[in-house]
Amino acid sequence: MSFSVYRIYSELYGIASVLTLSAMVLAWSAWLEWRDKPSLRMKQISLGVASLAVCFACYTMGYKGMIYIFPISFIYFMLFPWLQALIFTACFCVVALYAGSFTEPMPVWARYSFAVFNNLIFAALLARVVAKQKAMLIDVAQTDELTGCLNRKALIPDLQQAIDDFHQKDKRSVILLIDIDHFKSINDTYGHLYGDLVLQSFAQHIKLLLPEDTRVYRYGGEEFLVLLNGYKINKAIALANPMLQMILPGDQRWPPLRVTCSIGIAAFSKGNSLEFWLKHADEALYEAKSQGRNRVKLADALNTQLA
Ligand SMILES: Nc1nc2c(ncn2[C@@H]2O[C@H](COP(=O)(O)OP(=O)(O)OP(=O)(O)O)[C@@H](O)[C@H]2O)c(=O)[nH]1
Repeated sequence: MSFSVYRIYSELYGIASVLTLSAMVLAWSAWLEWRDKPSLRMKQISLGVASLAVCFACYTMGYKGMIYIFPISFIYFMLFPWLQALIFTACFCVVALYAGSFTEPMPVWARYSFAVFNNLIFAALLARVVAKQKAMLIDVAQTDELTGCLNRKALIPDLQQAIDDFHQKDKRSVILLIDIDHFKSINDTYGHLYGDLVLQSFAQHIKLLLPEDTRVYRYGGEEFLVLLNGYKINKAIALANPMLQMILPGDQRWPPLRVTCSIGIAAFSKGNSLEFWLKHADEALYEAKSQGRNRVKLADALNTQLA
């Protein structure tokens, strides 16, 4: 905006209005990003307008226009994943520099081109490091330290995605809510450390029985949740049954132990909500516990019909 004001002051009204327009579109796009409502279309429009404005500025003002290539390049890296941003920015830089070549003498143009591509490499490297660190932070924030399963932070968006897939693509999903039986007495008898070992082994036991890409969450203390995307109830039951029992081999420190669990199963169905989906699975688990534990229970009559 400050450059637009400066151009108005310099009586370059054409450039000033193009810059003002692009600054406004960029500001709107940044606002959406800030509010966590990023819209791909909006990003494309805003950067498209801004890039065209800069190309026009390069064409009419030479190096004075080429200066704008730098901030726009950084905005590309802010708004898009680093590889996409690199491709977009490289294309944009080539066009803008080509536009500038009409106005600027060769030595000045070459110096600016060199600076622009240096800037591009630097921005790409920086964006890549940031993207890697962000992925690492997300991983740490969404993983349960003890069992290596995902935690609740990861669960809610995944369930929401499964619900969206149900509505948009008619893709059905099922959750298994799994609770280790009498875990308190394991803790009380053998100690907390052994309890931890049981939790770790049990998480491994579940994962080994599931297809590799299945997402397993630690839902609470000794409760686990499995999200089966694109599954029907009968297949979910077949996967759940072998989970009911695990034999933990002993070693010098601990005795061998038979660990059992109870499982509540609920499929997402029409008219349901995230809260009710979880509640249905919880009710089924409660029923499994109250009927004597070490069994699989379905959430309700509707789920049984779906089997
Ligand atoms: N070792 C260990 N224990 C935990 C952890 N988180 C929760 N717990 C324990 O898990 C136990 C859960 O006990 P309850 O909710 O009474 O359940 P339960 O004994 O398994 O009984 P049922 O579920 O009814 O079969 C409590 O004693 C908690 O202290 C943990 O991370 N490590």
